[in-house]
Amino acid sequence: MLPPDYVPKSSLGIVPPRSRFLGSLMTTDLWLEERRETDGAEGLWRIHDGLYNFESFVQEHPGGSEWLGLTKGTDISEAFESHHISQLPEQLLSKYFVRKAKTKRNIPFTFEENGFYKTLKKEIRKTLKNVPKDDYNTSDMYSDALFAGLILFSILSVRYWSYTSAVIAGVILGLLTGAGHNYIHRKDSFRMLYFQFSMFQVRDWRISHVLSHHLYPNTVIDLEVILPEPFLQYHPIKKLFGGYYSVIIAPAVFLFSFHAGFFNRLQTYKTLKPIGFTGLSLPLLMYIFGTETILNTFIMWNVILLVGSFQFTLIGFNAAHHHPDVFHDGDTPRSLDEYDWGLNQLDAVMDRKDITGSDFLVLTCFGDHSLHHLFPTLDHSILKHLYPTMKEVMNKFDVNLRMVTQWDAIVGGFQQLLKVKPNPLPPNLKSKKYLLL
Ligand code: HEM
Repeated sequence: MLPPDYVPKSSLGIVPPRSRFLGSLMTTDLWLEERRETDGAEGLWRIHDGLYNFESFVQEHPGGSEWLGLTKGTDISEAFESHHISQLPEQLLSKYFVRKAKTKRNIPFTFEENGFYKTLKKEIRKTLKNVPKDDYNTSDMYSDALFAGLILFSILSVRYWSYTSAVIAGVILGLLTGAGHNYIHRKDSFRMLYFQFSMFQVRDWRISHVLSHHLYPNTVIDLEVILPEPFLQYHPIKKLFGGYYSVIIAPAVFLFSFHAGFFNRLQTYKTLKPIGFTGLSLPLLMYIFGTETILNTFIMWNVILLVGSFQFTLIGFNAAHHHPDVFHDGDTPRSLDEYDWGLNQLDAVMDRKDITGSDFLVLTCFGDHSLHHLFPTLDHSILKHLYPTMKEVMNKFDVNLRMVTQWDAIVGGFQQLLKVKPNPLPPNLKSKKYLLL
């Protein structure tokens, strides 16, 4: 929980959820509940300034029923725009239109027809027609291999009481969780369940990561910035002990984030479905095929979870978003009247040059992150084909993509934890300090 003086205010004019101060005690259910209060959707679904009733469409939605089921009563403009590349969803909208919204949107981002994002999307739509079909299988192949590796090394760890096997299984678990993230953004598939071996829940991540973080990165409503508070505070504001304690405890946060996710979930157990227990099949298999007692199996499973958590969270928190030159709410924004959503995404991200170029690292370590944010439903294995198109459109809009090394991203993440003064100037996407695309 954050004391009132330490709760960040939005330089974008976004009204935060009432319970923003709760930090790690905030839940995904509470976040959705409080979005319903700020979004002016009047119990329906809001897209820009229109209200729609998708009640009869929820079960037919080709991306699965969960997306519209979760978001009833909220503003889904950003989710709707970024989750569809074809024009079909837009053509369907008029069928469900009810009336105009009475209030202004709480979110300042725009999607003008000739703006950056819609122009880029039009071009990407054409580029996608030429993507080699075989590339679509690459992620599936890596993910399945990681899953097999996790099961194998987890069982070996209890069959031969081997910490080495447990550490290998843990590293694989961290990588598999990264790969599983590729699938939670898209329509339902069995591979999204790979994600649950971390004991995180797909449903929760679809809220905290897909519907919150991805659409509003680093703003006051980004749950991935809210949930680590007060342990890690990324906004540029007055911080408890100047933020120094965050730097010291960050490794512990990385180590325990899988466990923390599990305990946070216990607060909203009522929305937990049987599928939420997928992750428990790992200790069960370890017990059946191992030679250890229940207690020893439990201990070894926890070693695997801790290693996986450290690997996954260290990379996750230091992949792209936390660096003093990356936009965090509180910093001076590029614009308040006409802030294209796609440009906000570029302002709030940096990519890592040592990850880009490797299919495996891109899939498992949140690579090609800017493209992934802009088009989250595309498989990670095809993002590499989109760079030339993105570069062309970025040139037209006189912006670029900043690239750093993974090490610089980690150092930048720690510097951000100590940052108490907002940036007085908007992000410079063509800064010579960085390697540009
Ligand atoms: C919260 C809002 C929404 C989210 C997060 C969402 C998400 C998704 C996802 C993940 C897919 C599958 C994409 C893939 O894996 O290739 C999808 C497909 C689709 N969605 Fe949605 N959706 C939303 C709202 C809507 C609405 C309001 C409509 C129609 C009025 C709609 C119509 C479609 C259609 C037609 C497809 C099939 C693929 C296409 O033609 O683009 N969706 N959606």
